[in-house]
Amino acid sequence: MTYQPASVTLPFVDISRFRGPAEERTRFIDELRRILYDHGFFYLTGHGVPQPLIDDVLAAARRFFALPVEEKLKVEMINSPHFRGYNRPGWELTRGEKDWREQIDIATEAERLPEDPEKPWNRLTGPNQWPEALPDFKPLILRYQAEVTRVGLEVLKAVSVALGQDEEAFADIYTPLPTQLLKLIRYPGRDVAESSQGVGAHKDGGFVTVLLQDKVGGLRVRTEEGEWIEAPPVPGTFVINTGEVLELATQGYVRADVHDVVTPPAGSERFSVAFFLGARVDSVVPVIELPEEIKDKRRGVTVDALNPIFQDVGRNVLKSRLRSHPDVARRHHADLLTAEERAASGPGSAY
Ligand SMILES: O=C(O)CCC(=O)C(=O)O
Ligand SMILES: [Fe+2]
Repeated sequence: MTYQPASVTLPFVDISRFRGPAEERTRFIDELRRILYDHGFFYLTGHGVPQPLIDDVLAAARRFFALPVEEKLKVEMINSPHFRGYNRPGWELTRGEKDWREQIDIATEAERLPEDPEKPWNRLTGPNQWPEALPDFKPLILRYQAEVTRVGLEVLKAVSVALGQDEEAFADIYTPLPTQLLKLIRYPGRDVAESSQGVGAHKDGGFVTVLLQDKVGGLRVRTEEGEWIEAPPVPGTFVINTGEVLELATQGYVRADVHDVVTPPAGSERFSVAFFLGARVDSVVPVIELPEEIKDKRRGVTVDALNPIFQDVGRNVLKSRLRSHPDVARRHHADLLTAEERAASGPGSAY
Protein backbone atom coordinates (compact mmCIF):
# COMPACT_ATOMS: atom_id res chain seq x y z
CA MET A 1 0.00 0.00 0.00
CA THR A 2 1.19 3.47 -0.81
CA TYR A 3 1.50 5.80 2.16
CA GLN A 4 -1.29 8.31 1.61
CA PRO A 5 -2.16 10.87 4.26
CA ALA A 6 -5.79 11.95 4.31
CA SER A 7 -5.04 15.39 2.94
CA VAL A 8 -3.57 14.06 -0.33
CA THR A 9 -6.09 14.54 -3.12
CA LEU A 10 -3.80 14.39 -6.16
CA PRO A 11 -3.45 11.00 -7.86
CA PHE A 12 -0.52 8.57 -7.66
CA VAL A 13 1.23 7.23 -10.74
CA ASP A 14 3.50 4.18 -10.53
CA ILE A 15 5.80 4.67 -13.52
CA SER A 16 7.21 1.11 -13.28
CA ARG A 17 3.86 -0.06 -14.75
CA PHE A 18 4.89 1.59 -18.03
CA ARG A 19 7.50 -1.16 -18.47
CA GLY A 20 5.21 -3.88 -17.09
CA PRO A 21 3.34 -6.67 -18.95
CA ALA A 22 1.34 -5.49 -22.00
CA GLU A 23 -2.09 -5.54 -20.31
CA GLU A 24 -0.83 -3.69 -17.29
CA ARG A 25 0.87 -1.13 -19.52
CA THR A 26 -2.37 -0.53 -21.42
CA ARG A 27 -4.34 0.02 -18.20
CA PHE A 28 -1.60 2.33 -16.98
CA ILE A 29 -1.63 4.39 -20.18
CA ASP A 30 -5.43 4.78 -20.02
CA GLU A 31 -5.25 5.98 -16.42
CA LEU A 32 -2.41 8.36 -17.21
CA ARG A 33 -4.34 9.87 -20.14
CA ARG A 34 -7.20 10.77 -17.79
CA ILE A 35 -4.89 12.08 -15.08
CA LEU A 36 -3.08 14.30 -17.58
CA TYR A 37 -6.35 15.84 -18.68
CA ASP A 38 -7.78 16.31 -15.19
CA HIS A 39 -4.72 17.39 -13.23
CA GLY A 40 -1.29 17.81 -14.74
CA PHE A 41 -0.08 17.25 -11.15
CA PHE A 42 0.51 13.84 -9.61
CA TYR A 43 2.71 11.88 -7.20
CA LEU A 44 5.22 9.57 -8.85
CA THR A 45 6.17 6.20 -7.37
CA GLY A 46 8.19 3.31 -8.83
CA HIS A 47 10.77 5.81 -10.12
CA GLY A 48 13.85 3.85 -9.08
CA VAL A 49 15.82 6.75 -7.59
CA PRO A 50 17.59 5.26 -4.55
CA GLN A 51 16.37 6.70 -1.25
CA PRO A 52 19.97 7.21 0.05
CA LEU A 53 20.64 9.50 -2.93
CA ILE A 54 17.47 11.48 -2.18
CA ASP A 55 18.44 11.76 1.49
CA ASP A 56 21.97 12.87 0.56
CA VAL A 57 20.64 15.60 -1.75
CA LEU A 58 18.31 17.00 0.90
CA ALA A 59 21.17 16.91 3.42
CA ALA A 60 23.43 18.71 0.93
CA ALA A 61 20.75 21.39 0.46
CA ARG A 62 20.60 21.91 4.22
CA ARG A 63 24.40 22.11 4.40
CA PHE A 64 24.60 24.60 1.54
CA PHE A 65 21.99 26.97 2.98
CA ALA A 66 23.60 26.71 6.43
CA LEU A 67 26.88 28.12 5.05
CA PRO A 68 27.84 31.64 6.14
CA VAL A 69 26.23 34.18 3.85
CA GLU A 70 29.67 35.26 2.49
CA GLU A 71 30.24 31.72 1.22
CA LYS A 72 26.86 31.67 -0.49
CA LEU A 73 27.46 35.08 -2.02
CA LYS A 74 30.68 33.77 -3.62
CA VAL A 75 28.41 31.84 -5.97
CA GLU A 76 25.73 34.51 -6.29
CA MET A 77 23.77 34.45 -9.55
CA ILE A 78 24.76 38.03 -10.40
CA ASN A 79 28.24 36.65 -11.30
CA SER A 80 26.78 34.43 -14.00
CA PRO A 81 25.46 35.58 -17.38
CA HIS A 82 23.97 32.06 -17.63
CA PHE A 83 21.62 32.56 -14.64
CA ARG A 84 23.42 29.98 -12.49
CA GLY A 85 24.04 30.28 -8.79
CA TYR A 86 22.67 31.56 -5.51
CA ASN A 87 19.84 34.00 -4.85
CA ARG A 88 19.08 35.52 -1.47
CA PRO A 89 15.51 35.47 -0.10
CA GLY A 90 13.44 38.16 -1.82
CA TRP A 91 15.85 38.28 -4.77
CA GLU A 92 13.78 36.43 -7.35
CA LEU A 93 10.48 37.79 -8.61
CA THR A 94 7.27 36.11 -9.73
CA ARG A 95 4.92 38.45 -11.56
CA GLY A 96 6.91 41.36 -10.18
CA GLU A 97 6.58 40.30 -6.51
CA LYS A 98 9.37 39.01 -4.27
CA ASP A 99 9.61 35.29 -3.61
CA TRP A 100 10.62 34.60 -0.01
CA ARG A 101 13.02 31.78 -0.63
CA GLU A 102 16.74 31.38 -1.13
CA GLN A 103 17.97 29.06 -3.82
CA ILE A 104 20.83 27.83 -5.94
CA ASP A 105 20.22 27.18 -9.64
CA ILE A 106 22.27 24.52 -11.38
CA ALA A 107 21.65 23.67 -15.01
CA THR A 108 23.46 21.50 -17.54
CA GLU A 109 27.20 21.83 -16.93
CA ALA A 110 28.58 23.20 -20.22
CA GLU A 111 31.11 25.43 -21.94
CA ARG A 112 30.01 28.95 -22.74
CA LEU A 113 28.75 29.34 -26.35
CA PRO A 114 29.94 32.07 -28.71
CA GLU A 115 27.72 35.16 -28.93
CA ASP A 116 25.19 35.00 -31.79
CA PRO A 117 22.79 37.93 -32.26
CA GLU A 118 20.33 35.59 -33.99
CA LYS A 119 20.31 33.26 -30.99
CA PRO A 120 20.41 35.33 -27.79
CA TRP A 121 19.40 32.19 -25.83
CA ASN A 122 22.95 30.88 -26.41
CA ARG A 123 23.73 33.00 -23.38
CA LEU A 124 21.87 30.51 -21.17
CA THR A 125 24.52 27.87 -21.88
CA GLY A 126 27.65 27.80 -19.75
CA PRO A 127 29.23 26.58 -16.53
CA ASN A 128 27.56 26.39 -13.12
CA GLN A 129 28.95 27.98 -9.98
CA TRP A 130 29.87 25.47 -7.27
CA PRO A 131 30.41 26.22 -3.56
CA GLU A 132 34.10 25.64 -2.84
CA ALA A 133 33.34 25.11 0.87
CA LEU A 134 31.47 21.87 0.00
CA PRO A 135 33.72 19.72 -2.21
CA ASP A 136 31.25 16.80 -2.36
CA PHE A 137 28.39 18.99 -3.51
CA LYS A 138 29.19 19.04 -7.24
CA PRO A 139 29.54 15.26 -7.87
CA LEU A 140 26.46 14.54 -5.75
CA ILE A 141 24.28 17.13 -7.43
CA LEU A 142 25.38 16.08 -10.92
CA ARG A 143 24.58 12.47 -10.06
CA TYR A 144 21.13 13.49 -8.87
CA GLN A 145 20.60 15.69 -11.93
CA ALA A 146 21.34 12.68 -14.17
CA GLU A 147 18.87 10.52 -12.19
CA VAL A 148 15.99 13.00 -12.32
CA THR A 149 16.69 13.56 -16.02
CA ARG A 150 16.19 9.82 -16.50
CA VAL A 151 12.96 9.95 -14.46
CA GLY A 152 11.66 13.02 -16.30
CA LEU A 153 12.36 11.47 -19.72
CA GLU A 154 10.64 8.22 -18.71
CA VAL A 155 7.57 10.20 -17.62
CA LEU A 156 7.67 12.15 -20.89
CA LYS A 157 7.75 8.90 -22.87
CA ALA A 158 4.74 7.60 -20.95
CA VAL A 159 2.96 10.92 -21.53
CA SER A 160 3.72 10.67 -25.26
CA VAL A 161 2.20 7.18 -25.44
CA ALA A 162 -0.82 8.32 -23.38
CA LEU A 163 -1.35 11.03 -26.01
CA GLY A 164 -1.42 8.41 -28.77
CA GLN A 165 2.13 9.13 -29.94
CA ASP A 166 5.28 7.14 -30.29
CA GLU A 167 7.43 7.00 -27.14
CA GLU A 168 10.01 9.15 -28.90
CA ALA A 169 7.53 11.80 -30.08
CA PHE A 170 9.51 14.63 -28.46
CA ALA A 171 13.00 13.17 -28.96
CA ASP A 172 13.73 15.63 -31.79
CA ILE A 173 13.45 18.54 -29.40
CA TYR A 174 15.28 17.07 -26.42
CA THR A 175 18.19 15.16 -27.94
CA PRO A 176 21.13 15.16 -27.58
CA LEU A 177 20.58 17.03 -24.32
CA PRO A 178 17.38 18.51 -22.83
CA THR A 179 17.31 21.63 -20.67
CA GLN A 180 18.09 20.39 -17.16
CA LEU A 181 17.54 23.06 -14.53
CA LEU A 182 17.85 21.97 -10.92
CA LYS A 183 16.95 24.36 -8.10
CA LEU A 184 17.77 23.66 -4.47
CA ILE A 185 15.43 25.82 -2.43
CA ARG A 186 14.99 26.91 1.20
CA TYR A 187 11.85 28.73 2.34
CA PRO A 188 12.39 30.60 5.61
CA GLY A 189 9.52 30.75 8.13
CA ARG A 190 6.91 33.49 8.45
CA ASP A 191 8.95 35.21 11.20
CA VAL A 192 11.74 35.87 8.66
CA ALA A 193 9.84 36.22 5.38
CA GLU A 194 8.22 39.57 4.70
CA SER A 195 5.16 37.99 3.11
CA SER A 196 3.45 34.63 2.73
CA GLN A 197 4.70 34.37 -0.87
CA GLY A 198 7.26 31.54 -0.80
CA VAL A 199 6.94 31.49 -4.55
CA GLY A 200 4.12 33.31 -6.31
CA ALA A 201 1.49 31.65 -8.51
CA HIS A 202 3.07 30.48 -11.76
CA LYS A 203 3.23 27.74 -14.35
CA ASP A 204 6.42 25.83 -15.06
CA GLY A 205 7.83 26.27 -18.53
CA GLY A 206 9.22 22.93 -19.66
CA PHE A 207 8.01 19.41 -20.35
CA VAL A 208 7.70 18.17 -16.78
CA THR A 209 8.98 19.14 -13.33
CA VAL A 210 10.27 16.48 -10.94
CA LEU A 211 9.88 17.93 -7.46
CA LEU A 212 11.37 16.59 -4.26
CA GLN A 213 9.94 17.98 -1.03
CA ASP A 214 11.35 17.71 2.47
CA LYS A 215 8.87 17.15 5.31
CA VAL A 216 7.24 20.59 5.48
CA GLY A 217 4.27 21.33 3.22
CA GLY A 218 3.29 24.57 1.50
CA LEU A 219 2.93 23.63 -2.17
CA ARG A 220 -0.55 24.37 -3.56
CA VAL A 221 -2.10 23.71 -6.95
CA ARG A 222 -4.96 25.60 -8.60
CA THR A 223 -7.51 23.28 -10.17
CA GLU A 224 -9.32 24.05 -13.40
CA GLU A 225 -12.26 25.28 -11.31
CA GLY A 226 -9.98 27.76 -9.54
CA GLU A 227 -9.87 25.94 -6.21
CA TRP A 228 -6.49 25.72 -4.44
CA ILE A 229 -5.56 22.25 -3.22
CA GLU A 230 -2.53 21.24 -1.20
CA ALA A 231 0.18 18.90 -2.43
CA PRO A 232 1.81 17.87 0.86
CA PRO A 233 5.06 15.89 0.92
CA VAL A 234 4.66 12.11 0.64
CA PRO A 235 7.83 10.13 1.50
CA GLY A 236 9.37 8.16 -1.36
CA THR A 237 7.53 10.10 -4.08
CA PHE A 238 8.20 12.99 -6.40
CA VAL A 239 5.53 15.48 -7.35
CA ILE A 240 5.36 15.66 -11.13
CA ASN A 241 3.73 18.54 -12.93
CA THR A 242 3.37 19.17 -16.62
CA GLY A 243 4.69 22.42 -18.06
CA GLU A 244 3.94 24.89 -20.81
CA VAL A 245 5.75 22.92 -23.53
CA LEU A 246 3.19 20.10 -23.13
CA GLU A 247 0.31 22.57 -22.90
CA LEU A 248 1.43 24.13 -26.19
CA ALA A 249 2.14 20.81 -27.92
CA THR A 250 -1.32 19.45 -27.02
CA GLN A 251 -3.14 22.78 -27.40
CA GLY A 252 -4.30 22.52 -23.83
CA TYR A 253 -5.36 18.87 -23.62
CA VAL A 254 -2.56 18.69 -21.05
CA ARG A 255 -2.53 21.70 -18.76
CA ALA A 256 0.36 23.46 -17.11
CA ASP A 257 -1.34 24.00 -13.75
CA VAL A 258 -0.80 27.19 -11.80
CA HIS A 259 0.82 26.52 -8.43
CA ASP A 260 2.53 28.38 -5.61
CA VAL A 261 4.26 27.83 -2.27
CA VAL A 262 3.03 29.41 0.95
CA THR A 263 5.72 30.49 3.41
CA PRO A 264 6.06 27.92 6.23
CA PRO A 265 4.97 28.86 9.78
CA ALA A 266 7.15 31.00 12.04
CA GLY A 267 10.07 29.07 13.48
CA SER A 268 10.11 26.48 10.69
CA GLU A 269 11.77 26.21 7.29
CA ARG A 270 11.04 24.21 4.18
CA PHE A 271 13.47 22.59 1.72
CA SER A 272 12.69 21.42 -1.78
CA VAL A 273 14.62 20.41 -4.89
CA ALA A 274 12.86 21.18 -8.15
CA PHE A 275 14.09 19.76 -11.44
CA PHE A 276 12.75 21.30 -14.63
CA LEU A 277 13.09 19.10 -17.70
CA GLY A 278 12.77 21.17 -20.83
CA ALA A 279 13.29 21.04 -24.56
CA ARG A 280 16.57 22.18 -26.13
CA VAL A 281 16.81 25.98 -26.21
CA ASP A 282 17.36 25.92 -29.97
CA SER A 283 14.17 23.93 -30.65
CA VAL A 284 10.60 24.79 -31.62
CA VAL A 285 7.67 23.07 -29.90
CA PRO A 286 5.58 21.07 -32.40
CA VAL A 287 1.81 20.86 -32.11
CA ILE A 288 1.07 17.16 -32.06
CA GLU A 289 -1.85 15.45 -33.78
CA LEU A 290 -3.99 13.98 -30.98
CA PRO A 291 -6.10 10.83 -31.49
CA GLU A 292 -9.72 11.46 -32.55
CA GLU A 293 -11.18 10.35 -29.22
CA ILE A 294 -9.40 13.07 -27.22
CA LYS A 295 -9.01 15.79 -29.86
CA ASP A 296 -12.22 17.54 -28.87
CA LYS A 297 -11.02 17.93 -25.32
CA ARG A 298 -8.30 20.40 -26.22
CA ARG A 299 -8.86 23.57 -24.22
CA GLY A 300 -6.57 25.82 -26.21
CA VAL A 301 -3.53 27.53 -24.75
CA THR A 302 -4.18 30.05 -21.98
CA VAL A 303 -3.32 33.55 -23.06
CA ASP A 304 -1.74 35.63 -20.34
CA ALA A 305 -0.48 39.07 -21.31
CA LEU A 306 1.97 39.06 -18.41
CA ASN A 307 3.33 35.71 -19.46
CA PRO A 308 3.07 35.12 -23.21
CA ILE A 309 4.15 31.64 -24.29
CA PHE A 310 6.31 31.36 -27.39
CA GLN A 311 6.68 28.30 -29.56
CA ASP A 312 10.45 28.98 -29.73
CA VAL A 313 11.87 27.38 -26.63
CA GLY A 314 14.95 29.60 -26.34
CA ARG A 315 12.90 32.77 -26.55
CA ASN A 316 10.56 31.47 -23.87
CA VAL A 317 13.25 30.41 -21.44
CA LEU A 318 15.25 33.60 -21.89
CA LYS A 319 12.13 35.73 -21.36
CA SER A 320 11.33 33.99 -18.11
CA ARG A 321 14.93 34.19 -16.80
CA LEU A 322 15.22 37.91 -17.63
CA ARG A 323 11.93 38.62 -15.81
CA SER A 324 12.70 36.52 -12.76
CA HIS A 325 16.21 37.90 -12.33
CA PRO A 326 16.22 41.59 -13.26
CA ASP A 327 19.57 42.12 -11.49
CA VAL A 328 21.31 39.52 -13.68
CA ALA A 329 19.48 40.90 -16.71
CA ARG A 330 20.69 44.47 -16.05
CA ARG A 331 24.27 43.41 -15.36
CA HIS A 332 24.76 40.98 -18.26
CA HIS A 333 21.95 41.42 -20.78
CA ALA A 334 21.08 45.10 -20.80
CA ASP A 335 21.07 44.99 -24.62
CA LEU A 336 18.05 42.67 -24.52
CA LEU A 337 15.98 44.91 -22.23
CA THR A 338 13.71 47.84 -22.91
CA ALA A 339 14.83 51.27 -21.66
CA GLU A 340 12.22 50.96 -18.91
CA GLU A 341 13.51 47.58 -17.78
CA ARG A 342 17.09 48.89 -17.79
CA ALA A 343 16.11 51.80 -15.56
CA ALA A 344 13.92 49.78 -13.20
CA SER A 345 14.81 49.47 -9.57
CA GLY A 346 14.08 46.45 -7.42
CA PRO A 347 16.04 43.43 -6.35
CA GLY A 348 19.61 43.83 -7.49
CA SER A 349 19.24 47.53 -8.19
CA ALA A 350 22.16 48.17 -5.85
CA TYR A 351 24.43 46.59 -8.45
O1 LIG B 1 9.33 24.40 -3.82
C1 LIG B 1 8.36 23.85 -4.34
O2 LIG B 1 7.73 22.98 -3.75
C2 LIG B 1 7.88 24.24 -5.71
C3 LIG B 1 8.74 25.25 -6.38
C4 LIG B 1 8.23 25.68 -7.71
O3 LIG B 1 7.07 25.55 -8.04
C5 LIG B 1 9.16 26.26 -8.68
O4 LIG B 1 10.30 26.61 -8.29
O5 LIG B 1 8.80 26.38 -9.87
FE1 LIG C 1 6.88 25.72 -10.20
